[in-house]
Amino acid sequence: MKTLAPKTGNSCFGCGADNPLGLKLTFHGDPEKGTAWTEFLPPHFLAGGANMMHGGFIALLLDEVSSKVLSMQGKRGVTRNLEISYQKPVNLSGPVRLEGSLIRHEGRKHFIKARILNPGGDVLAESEALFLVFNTSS
Ligand SMILES: CCCCCCCCCCCCCCCC(=O)SCCNC(=O)CCNC(=O)[C@H](O)C(C)(C)COP(=O)(O)OP(=O)(O)OC[C@H]1O[C@@H](n2cnc3c(N)ncnc32)[C@H](O)[C@@H]1OP(=O)(O)O
Repeated sequence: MKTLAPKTGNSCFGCGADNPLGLKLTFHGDPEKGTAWTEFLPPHFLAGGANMMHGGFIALLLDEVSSKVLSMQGKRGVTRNLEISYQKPVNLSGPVRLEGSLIRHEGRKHFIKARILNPGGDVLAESEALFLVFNTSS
């Protein structure tokens, strides 16, 4: 098990320590299994309407936890493709859990699935992403 905490000098909106507007998320995961996860209480500025999270921020969170699957393994890459299924509203009055896992990789192409769950375990949104990794030789 590995933990990635926000670092000084990183201004990433999701996980950096140096973005004043950022979420400063800490992630946990298993590099050997290719997994990453975190839990947090979404701030209300992620709202779209009513008490629901904006769909663009849902995409951001799925992208973020997907990228952390790679970070856990010491890999650096960027999102080439992100396909999202919005299944239920992400309510802003309670905590959410983000989970990501590696499906497979073919050289630099890494296919990663991710999801957002509520405390009851309901899947609120799911994604499948293609990341292109820059520092892998396999
Ligand atoms: C040098 C150091 C750099 C370090 C860098 C680190 C930066 C660490 C930032 C981290 C940040 C993290 C935060 C969260 C993750 C973001 O949010 S990253 C930000 C959002 N993403 C971006 O801005 C990426 C923008 N896109 C690009 O720069 C370029 O498209 C890429 C990703 C570098 C790829 O360009 P390319 O090398 O020309 O590759 P391309 O031909 O487009 O496609 C690659 C392959 O995918 C395949 N493909 C495309 N779509 C699909 C699909 N839907 N299904 C299957 N295959 C597909 C293609 O067929 C192709 O296959 P091959 O021909 O290689 O076999």
